[in-house]
Amino acid sequence: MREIVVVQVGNCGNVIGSKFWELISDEHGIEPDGVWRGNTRLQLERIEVYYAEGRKKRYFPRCACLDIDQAITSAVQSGPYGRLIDSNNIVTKGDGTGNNWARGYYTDGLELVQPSLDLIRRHCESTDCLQGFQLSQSLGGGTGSGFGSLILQKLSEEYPDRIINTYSVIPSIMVSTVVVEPYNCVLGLNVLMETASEAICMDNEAMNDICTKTLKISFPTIRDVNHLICSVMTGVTACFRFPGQLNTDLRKIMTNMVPFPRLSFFTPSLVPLMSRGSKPYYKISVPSLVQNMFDSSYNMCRIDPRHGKILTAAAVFRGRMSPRQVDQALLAVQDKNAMWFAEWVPNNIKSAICDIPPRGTRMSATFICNNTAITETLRRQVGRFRSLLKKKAFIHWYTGEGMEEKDFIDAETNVVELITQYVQYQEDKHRSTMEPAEEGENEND
Ligand SMILES: Nc1nc2c(ncn2[C@@H]2O[C@H](COP(=O)(O)OP(=O)(O)OP(=O)(O)O)[C@@H](O)[C@H]2O)c(=O)[nH]1
Ligand SMILES: CCOc1ccc(-c2cn(C)nc2-c2cc(OC)c(OC)c(OC)c2)cc1
Repeated sequence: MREIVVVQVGNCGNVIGSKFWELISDEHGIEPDGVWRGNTRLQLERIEVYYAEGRKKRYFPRCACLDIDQAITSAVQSGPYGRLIDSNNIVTKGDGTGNNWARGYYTDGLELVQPSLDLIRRHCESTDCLQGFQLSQSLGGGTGSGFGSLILQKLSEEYPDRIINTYSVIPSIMVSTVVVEPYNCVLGLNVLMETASEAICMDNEAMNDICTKTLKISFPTIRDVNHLICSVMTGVTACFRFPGQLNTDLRKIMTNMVPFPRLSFFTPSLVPLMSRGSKPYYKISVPSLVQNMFDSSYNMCRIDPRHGKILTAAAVFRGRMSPRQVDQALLAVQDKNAMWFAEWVPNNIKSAICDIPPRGTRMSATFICNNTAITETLRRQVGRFRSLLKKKAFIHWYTGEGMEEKDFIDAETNVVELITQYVQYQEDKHRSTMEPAEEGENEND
């Protein structure tokens, strides 16, 4: 069995985590009492990936709900599937970090880290063959980013050979009024690049735009945005939640999607886009799914994919469709738009089909891309970070909790280095000087 331990950190991490459990429980026929009352045994074939089986054939989420705010307990347990989240799976204390990464990583976080790791270890010890961890967090929050960074570091130290997959929400000045979030985000990115096997990044700015411009929601709420996030999470995980053509797991996606260390930041796209409870608003077909997968208006990060190059990508198609038609449509996009793809990575798109569609549509596609255009998102956060740092604005809240100004400068340097690495591979300048010049290429170039 290839179990995953889900770790939800902070308010956002737990809210989207709870919604994730709602959606996959519905897909797997697990009722709020933990009993399977589904309609096909396919729903149970890989149920152990996310659920631990209890007495009387009941299934419980294998999750650790962590927050430096005790309010999370009622938030997690008051949801439709809240009864399935045992209080022993919740570690919380205090009333939040006040948007302060340093309190999440140092002072308040240090009080919670050991009970959190003890809970996670209890889950790991009850697995048969642990494949790794799925962590959800906001990079703008003091807990999600600060305590999330501490947990990520501890997991990478204590389980060095396990995969760590994150769903990381990028803060937006359109969605949040908290001024210090660029600090929390860059400090969090600095740890993420060293600890996560793959980080699926979703930008509140992009998702808010999708809600208003594409879904025509006049005043989108955070629940509308979370619906998009959790639809991505259920789409990406479909390959290993249901049996299919790929006997797959998190390691397989990392091995094939991360060409170089640290270049592990993926941007997800989701087709069709549906608001909560709505039906897709256009005729669905494989060609339309593939065409829209590459359209920036379906991307959960505010980037223009055409400004970068796709290093690697994975597309999960759900529903009954012709594999041949999927392959043909993907090949057609690659043939027509070769400039969108890094030519030095052959076969850099992998697709898989999961027969079971998500609720509300007969077919869908979830597309995760390792696109160098992620630098647009990274640069935006670094720019906001620098604006604050050059004035040393609000730094005292962080230095008062044990940080030094050097920590900020180091984090910025590392994220800028990551941006530089992505740009090198985008511009194909990474070739070592030792590589032989191409035939006819001037050796003095
Ligand atoms: N998409 C989404 N973003 C959220 C949600 N809740 C908060 N955010 C965003 O996440 C950032 C704040 O993170 P939170 O998770 O609320 O805070 P926290 O991590 O619990 O940290 P503290 O409250 O500072 O201790 C802001 O950018 C919010 O806009 C949510 O449910 N969904
Ligand atoms: C350029 C990317 O190439 C890939 C990516 C993934 C895989 C792969 C191999 N196995 C056995 N499983 C996967 C795989 C593929 C997925 O989507 C197409 C996944 O969903 C996101 C996945 O999740 C774990 C694994 C091969 C080549």
